[in-house]
Amino acid sequence: MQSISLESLYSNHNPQIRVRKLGAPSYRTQVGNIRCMYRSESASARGVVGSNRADWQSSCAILASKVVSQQQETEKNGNADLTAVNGHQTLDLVPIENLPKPLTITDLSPAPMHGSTIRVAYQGVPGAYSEAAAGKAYPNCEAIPCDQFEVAFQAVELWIADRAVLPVENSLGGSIHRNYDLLLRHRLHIVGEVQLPVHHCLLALPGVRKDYLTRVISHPQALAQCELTLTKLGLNVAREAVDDTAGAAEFVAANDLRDTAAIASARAADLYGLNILADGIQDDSGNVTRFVMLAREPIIPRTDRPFKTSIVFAHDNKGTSVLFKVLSAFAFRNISLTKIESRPHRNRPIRLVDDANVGTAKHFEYMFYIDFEASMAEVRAQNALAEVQEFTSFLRVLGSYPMDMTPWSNIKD
Ligand SMILES: O=C(O)C(=O)C[C@]1(C(=O)O)C=C[C@@H](O)C=C1
Repeated sequence: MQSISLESLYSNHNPQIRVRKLGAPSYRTQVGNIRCMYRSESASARGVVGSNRADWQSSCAILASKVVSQQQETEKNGNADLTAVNGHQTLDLVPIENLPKPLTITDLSPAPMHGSTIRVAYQGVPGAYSEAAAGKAYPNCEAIPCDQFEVAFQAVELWIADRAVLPVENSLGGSIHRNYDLLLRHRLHIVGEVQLPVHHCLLALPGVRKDYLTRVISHPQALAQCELTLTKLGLNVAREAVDDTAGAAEFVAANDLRDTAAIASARAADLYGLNILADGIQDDSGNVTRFVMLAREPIIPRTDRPFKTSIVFAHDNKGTSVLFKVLSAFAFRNISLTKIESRPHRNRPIRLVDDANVGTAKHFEYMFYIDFEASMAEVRAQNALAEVQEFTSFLRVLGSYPMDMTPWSNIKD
Protein backbone atom coordinates (compact mmCIF):
# COMPACT_ATOMS: atom_id res chain seq x y z
CA MET A 1 0.00 0.00 0.00
CA GLN A 2 1.18 3.52 -0.80
CA SER A 3 1.12 6.28 1.75
CA ILE A 4 -0.25 9.84 1.55
CA SER A 5 1.88 12.83 2.44
CA LEU A 6 0.72 16.40 2.70
CA GLU A 7 4.11 17.57 1.51
CA SER A 8 3.56 15.92 -1.83
CA LEU A 9 -0.02 17.21 -1.86
CA TYR A 10 0.75 20.87 -1.39
CA SER A 11 4.41 21.70 -1.58
CA ASN A 12 4.24 22.62 -5.27
CA HIS A 13 1.51 25.13 -4.55
CA ASN A 14 2.38 26.43 -1.15
CA PRO A 15 6.01 26.95 -0.23
CA GLN A 16 5.06 27.79 3.34
CA ILE A 17 4.26 24.22 4.22
CA ARG A 18 7.16 22.48 5.90
CA VAL A 19 6.90 18.84 6.80
CA ARG A 20 9.71 17.58 8.97
CA LYS A 21 10.73 14.03 8.31
CA LEU A 22 12.03 11.55 10.79
CA GLY A 23 15.57 12.23 9.60
CA ALA A 24 15.38 15.37 11.68
CA PRO A 25 13.30 14.62 14.78
CA SER A 26 11.45 17.73 15.77
CA TYR A 27 8.31 19.03 17.37
CA ARG A 28 5.07 18.35 15.60
CA THR A 29 4.83 19.18 11.92
CA GLN A 30 4.18 22.84 11.20
CA VAL A 31 1.68 23.65 8.48
CA GLY A 32 1.11 27.23 7.45
CA ASN A 33 -1.54 28.71 5.16
CA ILE A 34 -3.04 25.41 4.15
CA ARG A 35 -5.74 25.84 1.57
CA CYS A 36 -8.89 24.58 3.15
CA MET A 37 -12.60 24.18 2.76
CA TYR A 38 -13.52 26.58 5.53
CA ARG A 39 -16.74 28.40 4.85
CA SER A 40 -17.49 31.81 6.24
CA GLU A 41 -18.96 31.49 9.68
CA SER A 42 -22.29 32.99 8.92
CA ALA A 43 -22.68 30.68 5.95
CA SER A 44 -21.68 27.69 8.06
CA ALA A 45 -24.05 28.64 10.79
CA ARG A 46 -26.90 29.02 8.35
CA GLY A 47 -26.00 25.82 6.56
CA VAL A 48 -25.64 23.62 9.57
CA VAL A 49 -28.04 24.63 12.24
CA GLY A 50 -30.52 26.79 10.40
CA SER A 51 -31.39 30.36 11.19
CA ASN A 52 -34.55 29.52 13.08
CA ARG A 53 -36.27 26.67 14.78
CA ALA A 54 -38.18 25.66 11.63
CA ASP A 55 -34.91 25.28 9.71
CA TRP A 56 -33.50 23.29 12.56
CA GLN A 57 -36.48 20.95 12.69
CA SER A 58 -36.41 20.40 8.95
CA SER A 59 -32.69 19.55 9.21
CA CYS A 60 -33.57 16.93 11.79
CA ALA A 61 -36.27 15.54 9.52
CA ILE A 62 -33.80 15.23 6.65
CA LEU A 63 -31.38 13.46 8.94
CA ALA A 64 -34.08 11.10 10.18
CA SER A 65 -35.02 10.13 6.62
CA LYS A 66 -31.53 8.69 6.19
CA VAL A 67 -31.74 6.43 9.23
CA VAL A 68 -32.55 3.13 7.67
CA SER A 69 -30.21 3.19 4.70
CA GLN A 70 -27.26 4.45 6.77
CA GLN A 71 -27.75 1.86 9.48
CA GLN A 72 -27.91 -0.89 6.92
CA GLU A 73 -24.73 0.33 5.29
CA THR A 74 -22.90 0.58 8.62
CA GLU A 75 -23.96 -2.89 9.64
CA LYS A 76 -22.95 -4.31 6.29
CA ASN A 77 -19.49 -2.69 6.46
CA GLY A 78 -19.01 -3.59 10.09
CA ASN A 79 -19.53 -7.28 9.39
CA ALA A 80 -17.25 -7.43 6.39
CA ASP A 81 -14.88 -10.37 6.49
CA LEU A 82 -11.59 -8.47 6.35
CA THR A 83 -8.32 -8.83 8.14
CA ALA A 84 -5.87 -6.00 7.48
CA VAL A 85 -5.66 -4.54 10.98
CA ASN A 86 -5.96 -7.85 12.71
CA GLY A 87 -3.41 -9.12 10.28
CA HIS A 88 -0.88 -6.69 11.77
CA GLN A 89 -1.43 -8.19 15.18
CA THR A 90 0.63 -11.21 14.30
CA LEU A 91 3.88 -11.39 16.25
CA ASP A 92 5.84 -12.49 13.20
CA LEU A 93 8.41 -9.93 12.12
CA VAL A 94 7.22 -8.26 8.91
CA PRO A 95 9.98 -6.87 6.64
CA ILE A 96 9.81 -3.07 6.85
CA GLU A 97 9.49 -2.70 3.08
CA ASN A 98 6.33 -4.85 3.17
CA LEU A 99 4.54 -2.60 5.67
CA PRO A 100 2.02 -0.08 4.39
CA LYS A 101 3.55 3.32 3.64
CA PRO A 102 1.88 6.72 4.20
CA LEU A 103 -0.26 7.82 1.25
CA THR A 104 1.20 10.12 -1.43
CA ILE A 105 -0.32 12.48 -3.99
CA THR A 106 -0.63 9.71 -6.54
CA ASP A 107 -3.04 7.88 -4.24
CA LEU A 108 -5.38 10.83 -4.37
CA SER A 109 -6.31 10.36 -8.01
CA PRO A 110 -9.40 8.28 -8.75
CA ALA A 111 -10.62 6.36 -5.73
CA PRO A 112 -9.76 2.66 -5.95
CA MET A 113 -12.43 0.01 -6.12
CA HIS A 114 -12.45 -1.48 -2.68
CA GLY A 115 -15.43 -3.79 -2.49
CA SER A 116 -16.96 -3.84 0.96
CA THR A 117 -13.76 -3.35 2.95
CA ILE A 118 -14.05 -0.37 5.24
CA ARG A 119 -10.93 1.74 4.81
CA VAL A 120 -9.85 3.75 7.83
CA ALA A 121 -7.25 6.52 7.63
CA TYR A 122 -5.06 7.20 10.65
CA GLN A 123 -2.00 9.33 11.33
CA GLY A 124 1.23 7.42 11.76
CA VAL A 125 2.77 4.19 10.55
CA PRO A 126 1.85 0.58 11.45
CA GLY A 127 2.26 -0.02 15.17
CA ALA A 128 0.95 3.48 16.09
CA TYR A 129 -1.77 3.67 18.73
CA SER A 130 -4.00 5.32 16.16
CA GLU A 131 -3.83 2.14 14.08
CA ALA A 132 -4.90 0.14 17.15
CA ALA A 133 -7.77 2.60 17.66
CA ALA A 134 -8.83 2.09 14.03
CA GLY A 135 -8.88 -1.67 14.67
CA LYS A 136 -10.91 -1.23 17.85
CA ALA A 137 -13.42 1.05 16.14
CA TYR A 138 -13.72 -1.04 12.99
CA PRO A 139 -12.53 -4.62 13.55
CA ASN A 140 -11.13 -6.14 10.35
CA CYS A 141 -10.90 -2.79 8.59
CA GLU A 142 -8.16 -1.86 6.16
CA ALA A 143 -6.10 0.68 8.09
CA ILE A 144 -4.51 3.36 5.88
CA PRO A 145 -1.44 5.12 7.35
CA CYS A 146 -1.16 8.87 6.68
CA ASP A 147 1.82 11.00 7.56
CA GLN A 148 -0.23 13.86 9.04
CA PHE A 149 -3.65 14.44 10.61
CA GLU A 150 -4.54 16.79 7.74
CA VAL A 151 -3.92 13.98 5.24
CA ALA A 152 -6.23 11.63 7.14
CA PHE A 153 -9.04 14.21 6.83
CA GLN A 154 -8.36 14.62 3.13
CA ALA A 155 -8.18 10.87 2.53
CA VAL A 156 -11.84 10.69 3.64
CA GLU A 157 -12.90 13.82 1.75
CA LEU A 158 -11.35 12.46 -1.44
CA TRP A 159 -12.89 8.98 -0.99
CA ILE A 160 -9.49 7.32 -0.51
CA ALA A 161 -10.77 6.20 2.88
CA ASP A 162 -14.26 5.72 4.31
CA ARG A 163 -13.42 6.87 7.83
CA ALA A 164 -10.64 8.62 9.72
CA VAL A 165 -9.77 7.83 13.33
CA LEU A 166 -8.07 10.68 15.17
CA PRO A 167 -6.90 11.21 18.76
CA VAL A 168 -8.57 14.19 20.46
CA GLU A 169 -7.56 13.90 24.10
CA ASN A 170 -5.43 11.89 26.49
CA SER A 171 -5.95 11.35 30.20
CA LEU A 172 -2.40 12.57 30.99
CA GLY A 173 -1.45 14.90 28.16
CA GLY A 174 -4.82 16.63 27.63
CA SER A 175 -6.30 17.79 24.33
CA ILE A 176 -4.72 17.25 20.93
CA HIS A 177 -5.43 20.79 19.76
CA ARG A 178 -4.44 20.28 16.16
CA ASN A 179 -7.37 17.95 15.64
CA TYR A 180 -9.84 20.40 17.18
CA ASP A 181 -8.70 23.01 14.66
CA LEU A 182 -8.94 20.53 11.79
CA LEU A 183 -12.44 19.43 12.81
CA LEU A 184 -13.56 23.01 12.28
CA ARG A 185 -11.65 23.55 9.07
CA HIS A 186 -12.94 20.40 7.38
CA ARG A 187 -16.54 19.33 6.81
CA LEU A 188 -16.39 15.76 8.15
CA HIS A 189 -18.79 14.45 10.81
CA ILE A 190 -17.97 12.69 14.05
CA VAL A 191 -19.69 9.30 13.86
CA GLY A 192 -18.22 7.56 16.92
CA GLU A 193 -15.60 7.52 19.64
CA VAL A 194 -13.25 4.92 21.13
CA GLN A 195 -11.12 5.05 24.23
CA LEU A 196 -7.86 3.14 23.99
CA PRO A 197 -5.54 2.24 26.90
CA VAL A 198 -2.08 3.47 25.95
CA HIS A 199 0.66 1.23 27.31
CA HIS A 200 4.09 2.59 26.40
CA CYS A 201 7.37 0.65 26.15
CA LEU A 202 10.96 1.84 25.91
CA LEU A 203 12.39 0.22 22.77
CA ALA A 204 15.97 -0.13 21.55
CA LEU A 205 18.00 -2.27 19.18
CA PRO A 206 18.87 -5.77 20.44
CA GLY A 207 21.98 -5.65 22.65
CA VAL A 208 21.53 -1.96 23.57
CA ARG A 209 21.44 -1.25 27.32
CA LYS A 210 19.89 1.74 29.07
CA ASP A 211 23.30 3.21 29.89
CA TYR A 212 24.18 3.41 26.15
CA LEU A 213 21.35 5.85 25.54
CA THR A 214 21.91 9.55 24.82
CA ARG A 215 18.36 10.33 23.62
CA VAL A 216 14.78 9.11 23.65
CA ILE A 217 12.49 9.92 20.71
CA SER A 218 8.72 9.68 20.34
CA HIS A 219 5.49 11.52 19.65
CA PRO A 220 5.27 14.65 21.88
CA GLN A 221 2.19 13.23 23.65
CA ALA A 222 4.00 9.97 24.40
CA LEU A 223 7.07 11.83 25.75
CA ALA A 224 4.76 13.89 27.98
CA GLN A 225 2.93 10.76 29.18
CA CYS A 226 6.24 9.14 30.27
CA GLU A 227 8.11 12.17 31.56
CA LEU A 228 8.30 11.21 35.25
CA THR A 229 9.02 7.53 34.61
CA LEU A 230 11.92 8.32 32.28
CA THR A 231 13.47 10.41 35.04
CA LYS A 232 12.86 7.63 37.58
CA LEU A 233 14.63 5.20 35.23
CA GLY A 234 17.67 7.53 35.32
CA LEU A 235 17.14 8.51 31.69
CA ASN A 236 17.99 12.18 31.96
CA VAL A 237 18.93 12.21 28.28
CA ALA A 238 17.77 14.37 25.38
CA ARG A 239 14.11 13.86 24.50
CA GLU A 240 13.13 14.59 20.93
CA ALA A 241 9.71 14.67 19.34
CA VAL A 242 8.79 13.00 16.06
CA ASP A 243 5.51 12.54 14.21
CA ASP A 244 4.34 9.29 15.79
CA THR A 245 5.44 6.62 18.25
CA ALA A 246 5.78 3.74 15.80
CA GLY A 247 7.60 6.05 13.38
CA ALA A 248 10.16 6.64 16.15
CA ALA A 249 10.67 2.88 16.51
CA GLU A 250 10.99 2.49 12.74
CA PHE A 251 13.56 5.32 12.68
CA VAL A 252 15.74 3.70 15.37
CA ALA A 253 15.66 0.37 13.53
CA ALA A 254 16.15 1.74 10.01
CA ASN A 255 19.15 3.86 11.05
CA ASP A 256 20.68 1.25 13.34
CA LEU A 257 20.83 3.81 16.18
CA ARG A 258 22.52 2.28 19.23
CA ASP A 259 22.38 5.47 21.31
CA THR A 260 18.67 6.15 20.82
CA ALA A 261 15.54 4.57 22.29
CA ALA A 262 11.96 5.04 21.12
CA ILE A 263 8.77 5.18 23.19
CA ALA A 264 6.17 3.11 21.37
CA SER A 265 3.88 0.08 21.65
CA ALA A 266 4.96 -3.55 22.11
CA ARG A 267 3.52 -4.16 18.65
CA ALA A 268 5.94 -1.57 17.21
CA ALA A 269 8.80 -3.52 18.87
CA ASP A 270 7.64 -6.65 17.05
CA LEU A 271 7.16 -4.92 13.72
CA TYR A 272 10.54 -3.16 13.69
CA GLY A 273 12.66 -5.79 15.47
CA LEU A 274 13.41 -3.85 18.65
CA ASN A 275 13.82 -5.05 22.25
CA ILE A 276 11.64 -3.86 25.10
CA LEU A 277 14.00 -2.25 27.66
CA ALA A 278 11.14 -1.18 29.95
CA ASP A 279 7.45 -2.00 29.84
CA GLY A 280 4.50 0.15 30.98
CA ILE A 281 6.49 3.39 31.30
CA GLN A 282 3.48 5.75 31.14
CA ASP A 283 3.24 7.87 34.30
CA ASP A 284 -0.23 6.52 35.06
CA SER A 285 -1.28 2.90 34.52
CA GLY A 286 -4.75 4.12 33.52
CA ASN A 287 -3.39 6.17 30.60
CA VAL A 288 -6.18 6.39 28.03
CA THR A 289 -6.50 8.24 24.71
CA ARG A 290 -9.88 9.14 23.29
CA PHE A 291 -10.23 8.94 19.51
CA VAL A 292 -13.10 10.09 17.31
CA MET A 293 -14.18 8.46 14.08
CA LEU A 294 -14.98 10.78 11.16
CA ALA A 295 -17.04 10.23 8.02
CA ARG A 296 -18.34 12.22 5.07
CA GLU A 297 -21.95 11.73 6.20
CA PRO A 298 -23.36 12.03 9.72
CA ILE A 299 -24.92 9.00 11.33
CA ILE A 300 -28.52 9.17 12.36
CA PRO A 301 -28.86 10.00 16.04
CA ARG A 302 -30.78 7.43 18.11
CA THR A 303 -32.22 7.22 21.59
CA ASP A 304 -31.91 3.49 22.30
CA ARG A 305 -28.36 3.76 23.64
CA PRO A 306 -26.20 6.48 25.23
CA PHE A 307 -25.17 9.13 22.74
CA LYS A 308 -22.81 12.05 22.93
CA THR A 309 -23.01 15.20 20.81
CA SER A 310 -20.09 17.49 19.95
CA ILE A 311 -20.63 21.13 18.98
CA VAL A 312 -18.47 24.18 18.31
CA PHE A 313 -19.61 27.77 18.62
CA ALA A 314 -18.43 31.40 18.71
CA HIS A 315 -20.31 34.32 20.19
CA ASP A 316 -18.59 37.47 18.90
CA ASN A 317 -19.70 39.23 22.07
CA LYS A 318 -23.40 38.72 21.31
CA GLY A 319 -24.68 40.18 24.57
CA THR A 320 -23.34 39.61 28.06
CA SER A 321 -22.61 36.42 30.02
CA VAL A 322 -22.82 34.38 26.84
CA LEU A 323 -20.85 31.42 28.16
CA PHE A 324 -22.97 31.30 31.29
CA LYS A 325 -26.16 31.32 29.20
CA VAL A 326 -24.87 28.59 26.90
CA LEU A 327 -23.94 26.35 29.81
CA SER A 328 -27.30 27.05 31.46
CA ALA A 329 -29.13 25.87 28.32
CA PHE A 330 -27.72 22.41 29.05
CA ALA A 331 -27.91 22.57 32.86
CA PHE A 332 -31.64 23.46 32.87
CA ARG A 333 -32.34 20.33 30.82
CA ASN A 334 -30.17 18.06 32.96
CA ILE A 335 -27.75 17.50 30.11
CA SER A 336 -24.23 16.75 31.38
CA LEU A 337 -21.24 18.24 29.64
CA THR A 338 -18.25 15.92 29.32
CA LYS A 339 -15.78 18.33 27.74
CA ILE A 340 -15.25 22.01 27.06
CA GLU A 341 -12.32 23.35 25.11
CA SER A 342 -11.50 26.76 23.70
CA ARG A 343 -9.29 27.53 20.72
CA PRO A 344 -8.25 30.86 19.27
CA HIS A 345 -10.73 32.25 16.76
CA ARG A 346 -8.56 32.33 13.64
CA ASN A 347 -10.70 34.70 11.59
CA ARG A 348 -11.12 37.17 14.40
CA PRO A 349 -8.43 36.55 17.02
CA ILE A 350 -8.76 39.89 18.86
CA ARG A 351 -11.78 42.02 19.78
CA LEU A 352 -11.08 45.71 20.35
CA VAL A 353 -13.25 47.61 22.78
CA ASP A 354 -12.83 51.35 22.46
CA ASP A 355 -13.06 53.50 25.51
CA ALA A 356 -12.08 57.15 25.05
CA ASN A 357 -11.02 57.59 28.68
CA VAL A 358 -8.92 54.50 29.33
CA GLY A 359 -7.66 53.49 25.89
CA THR A 360 -8.54 50.37 23.92
CA ALA A 361 -9.24 47.04 25.59
CA LYS A 362 -8.17 43.99 23.61
CA HIS A 363 -9.85 40.66 24.27
CA PHE A 364 -8.94 37.34 22.77
CA GLU A 365 -11.74 35.70 20.78
CA TYR A 366 -12.35 31.96 20.94
CA MET A 367 -14.13 29.08 19.36
CA PHE A 368 -15.68 26.91 22.08
CA TYR A 369 -16.00 23.15 21.72
CA ILE A 370 -18.46 21.30 23.92
CA ASP A 371 -19.31 17.60 24.21
CA PHE A 372 -22.57 16.79 25.95
CA GLU A 373 -24.27 13.55 26.92
CA ALA A 374 -27.42 13.50 24.82
CA SER A 375 -28.48 12.49 21.33
CA MET A 376 -29.66 15.00 18.76
CA ALA A 377 -32.70 12.75 18.42
CA GLU A 378 -33.77 13.91 21.91
CA VAL A 379 -36.06 16.92 22.13
CA ARG A 380 -34.15 18.29 25.14
CA ALA A 381 -30.92 18.39 23.07
CA GLN A 382 -32.70 20.04 20.13
CA ASN A 383 -34.21 22.65 22.45
CA ALA A 384 -30.88 23.27 24.17
CA LEU A 385 -29.22 23.93 20.81
CA ALA A 386 -32.06 26.13 19.60
CA GLU A 387 -31.46 28.21 22.74
CA VAL A 388 -27.67 28.20 22.32
CA GLN A 389 -28.15 29.44 18.79
CA GLU A 390 -29.85 32.56 20.11
CA PHE A 391 -26.73 33.57 22.05
CA THR A 392 -24.12 32.64 19.48
CA SER A 393 -23.00 34.01 16.12
CA PHE A 394 -21.81 30.63 14.85
CA LEU A 395 -22.88 27.12 15.82
CA ARG A 396 -22.04 23.81 14.21
CA VAL A 397 -22.91 20.28 15.29
CA LEU A 398 -19.75 18.23 14.72
CA GLY A 399 -21.60 14.98 15.30
CA SER A 400 -24.04 13.04 17.45
CA TYR A 401 -22.69 9.54 18.03
CA PRO A 402 -22.77 6.50 20.34
CA MET A 403 -20.67 6.86 23.46
CA ASP A 404 -17.86 4.35 24.02
CA MET A 405 -19.36 2.36 26.91
CA THR A 406 -16.45 -0.10 27.32
CA PRO A 407 -16.37 -1.02 31.04
CA TRP A 408 -13.60 0.85 32.87
CA SER A 409 -11.96 -2.42 34.00
CA ASN A 410 -11.43 -3.29 30.33
CA ILE A 411 -9.93 0.13 29.61
CA LYS A 412 -7.49 0.18 32.53
CA ASP A 413 -4.41 -1.98 32.23
O1 LIG B 1 1.95 8.25 17.80
C1 LIG B 1 1.02 7.45 17.90
O2 LIG B 1 1.18 6.24 18.03
C2 LIG B 1 -0.36 7.97 17.85
O3 LIG B 1 -1.25 7.23 17.55
C3 LIG B 1 -0.60 9.39 18.23
C4 LIG B 1 -0.94 9.59 19.70
C5 LIG B 1 -1.44 11.06 19.93
O4 LIG B 1 -1.53 11.85 19.01
O5 LIG B 1 -1.73 11.36 21.08
C6 LIG B 1 -2.03 8.69 20.10
C7 LIG B 1 -2.08 8.09 21.30
C8 LIG B 1 -1.05 8.33 22.33
O6 LIG B 1 -1.63 9.23 23.25
C9 LIG B 1 0.19 8.92 21.79
C10 LIG B 1 0.23 9.42 20.55
